[in-house]
Amino acid sequence: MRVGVPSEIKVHEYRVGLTPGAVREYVARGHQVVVQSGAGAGIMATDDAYRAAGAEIAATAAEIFAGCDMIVKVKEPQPSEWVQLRPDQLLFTYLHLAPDPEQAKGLIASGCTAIAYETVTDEKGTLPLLAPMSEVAGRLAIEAAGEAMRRSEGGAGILLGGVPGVAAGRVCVIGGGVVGTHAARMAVGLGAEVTIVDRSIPRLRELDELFQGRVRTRYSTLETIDHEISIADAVIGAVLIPGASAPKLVTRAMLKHMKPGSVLVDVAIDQGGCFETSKPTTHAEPTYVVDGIIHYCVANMPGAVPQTSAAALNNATLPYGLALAEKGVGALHALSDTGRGLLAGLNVHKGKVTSKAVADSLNLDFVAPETALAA
Ligand SMILES: NC(=O)C1=CN([C@@H]2O[C@H](COP(=O)(O)OP(=O)(O)OC[C@H]3O[C@@H](n4cnc5c(N)ncnc54)[C@H](O)[C@@H]3O)[C@@H](O)[C@H]2O)C=CC1
Ligand SMILES: CC(=O)C(=O)O
Ligand SMILES: [Mg+2]
Repeated sequence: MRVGVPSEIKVHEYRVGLTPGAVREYVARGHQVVVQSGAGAGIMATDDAYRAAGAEIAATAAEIFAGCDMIVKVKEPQPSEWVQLRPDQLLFTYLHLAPDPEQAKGLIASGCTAIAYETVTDEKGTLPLLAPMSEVAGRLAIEAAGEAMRRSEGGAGILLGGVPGVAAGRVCVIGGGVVGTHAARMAVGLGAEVTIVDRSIPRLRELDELFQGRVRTRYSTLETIDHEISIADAVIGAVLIPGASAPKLVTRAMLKHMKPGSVLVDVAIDQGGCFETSKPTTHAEPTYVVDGIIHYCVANMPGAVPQTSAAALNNATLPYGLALAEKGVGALHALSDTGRGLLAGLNVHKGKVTSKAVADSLNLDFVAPETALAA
């Protein structure tokens, strides 16, 4: 298969769909890989490094979209990209379609087969292609909170870890999955007081075991969230209902109960955000203030540390990408090693929405992936 890797064009997105190491694996299996000139600059990988791995270099994204059977990216296609997608072309990337009706329309109109990293599922039911970026974003969330809490940044001027004789900052993490766990680890490491709120009691039990008394755990109710955010200096939004729009767990009215200058970091913003007052921001201007509360809502947080993120992402995507390159849509066969997981990742195929959560969120017709593929 001819596999194309255009440069990422989202604001301050420095990751790349395939690292030179991943290209080498594709080429070793007989595939051709075409990389846009400069696509690796964000991870310090030169065109020559890609050539050494066996890639061809194309001057423009247009050549890649026109000439490749599969496009491998990181972020959801931007409008200038989705108009270049074609029927029978595979798109393998993050999509986050639930809060993005325009992109959904674009993908439906293109006729392409779009597989979303964030809904690919493994045999345990977890999300192997979201997890590595959730690990990164969870860890970054505490760095972002710490920075926004500085007085010079408009925050309340509290050091997360405190010092001997002075109370540490309080961090409330809503959603104790991958993002939440990694945020909690960082916050605990800095010496903050940490509470994790989740609606899964089994998950709260696991977190209690994992942190050995270093975090408080609370069951997620309106009352709990209202109380915990009122005593927190930083709140991390880290909930997920796979594929669907995030539930709004903190309303604007609830902000009045928070301490002035405290910080909300809405990591779930890529699924629409879990705070009513969240709107997507970029690394260029990551924060804004509503009712005295600082909001950080960057939708591509891992893009800020692309060497770490692109390596972690490629480790996870490689077996799935190789299966797609070898078998095309045939790789979505439920009985193959990667097939069932990829089937869960199929969001749009030949103009049909094949993810139930996406279809429900956007009020579009849902067609089961097996049915869409058989048509
Ligand atoms: N902004 C960014 O750059 C990035 C955003 N993300 C996003 O972060 C979010 C979280 O991802 P993961 O941690 O991987 O998901 P996950 O599935 O590992 O964890 C989600 C957790 O939320 C909990 N939850 C669901 N509804 C809840 C509720 N009402 N109250 C409390 N807890 C609730 C679940 O029980 C689960 O433990 C996703 O939207 C993901 O796309 C991930 C990576 C980067
Ligand atoms: C998961 C995601 O949205 C990101 O890594 O940017
Ligand atoms: Mg995102």
